[in-house]
Amino acid sequence: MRIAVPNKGRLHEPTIDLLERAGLHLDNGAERKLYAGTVDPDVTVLFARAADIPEYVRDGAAEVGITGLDQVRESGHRLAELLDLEYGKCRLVLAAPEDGDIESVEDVSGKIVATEFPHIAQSYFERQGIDAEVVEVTGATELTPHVEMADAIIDITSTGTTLRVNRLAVVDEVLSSSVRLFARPEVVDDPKVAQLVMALESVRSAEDKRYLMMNAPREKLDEVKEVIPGLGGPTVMDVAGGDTVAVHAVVNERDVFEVVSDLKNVGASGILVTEIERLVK
Ligand SMILES: Nc1ncnc2c1ncn2[C@@H]1O[C@H](COP(=O)(O)OP(=O)(O)OP(=O)(O)O)[C@@H](O)[C@H]1O
Ligand SMILES: O=P(O)(O)OC[C@H]1O[C@H](OP(=O)(O)OP(=O)(O)O)[C@H](O)[C@@H]1O
Repeated sequence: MRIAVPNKGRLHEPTIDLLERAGLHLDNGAERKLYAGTVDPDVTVLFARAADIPEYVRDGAAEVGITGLDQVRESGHRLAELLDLEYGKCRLVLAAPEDGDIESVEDVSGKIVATEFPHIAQSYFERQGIDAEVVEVTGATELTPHVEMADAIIDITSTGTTLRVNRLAVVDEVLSSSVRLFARPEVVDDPKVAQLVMALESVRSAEDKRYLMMNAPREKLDEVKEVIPGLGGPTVMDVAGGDTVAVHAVVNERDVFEVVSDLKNVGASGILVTEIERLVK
């Protein structure tokens, strides 16, 4: 199986990191290469531009690809989405000068819209029944309304800083995007693809969880169990020859702060909190 991943840009590192955490260690790192082997002799990683990955997968150069939903939509290729990996989150928005007269999509009728995503823009305007002229640019889209190249833009926003410094306001959201695992429809039932989905999912599942270990007096066990909103209840083990038990549980990261002090209050001691690498449900 070949996995196409971004070769540079903001998606490169988090994607390599995710594969590594899933146990798919790359041979000799990911630096400056077109492809790399992994610990699994049947899995190769191909490095490609984020925008080219849908094409690689569609053409069969790779069975699966990891890239932004915006890129897949822009490619127009019908790929199967297997997992939302929930990073590279951004919105594709219609934006126009703050002090201009474009306040709704309807106001763009008969106007020029610059974008790096001409296919998405075109189908958005078709859906809305708006007759706008879409002009493709390859970067610095936010500049175009200021040099009278365009009246509005469709571009990526995340924190909103770029739009703000260019005095542009969001008129409408066109697409909400994040990084996803995509596959050619014909390979979705391939066991190797299923193995990859499970491995990546297990990393995602573990990210917001923590493993808790503690000792507790046996007579306090019910109170301890009440405090822990664990996944299917805690594991309880006898500590040799005493009235103490060892309790292990998986809890949501956001609950740890409160749970630890509640456990202490009901008599638990030696409480350890650790990260979990992978959680296969
Ligand atoms: N500001 C942002 N915040 C979050 N995600 C973003 C942001 N900008 C882009 N992305 C996501 O990252 C993807 C790749 O963008 P990035 O800017 O890293 O690559 P690129 O510059 O398009 O790559 P290349 O130079 O190869 O063309 C986008 O398609 C989008 O899904
Ligand atoms: O809302 P913000 O957090 O400001 O992010 C939005 C900006 O991020 C991306 O550009 P990037 O920084 O990747 O530059 P590039 O498109 O020139 O590569 C995108 O094209 C926007 O310009």
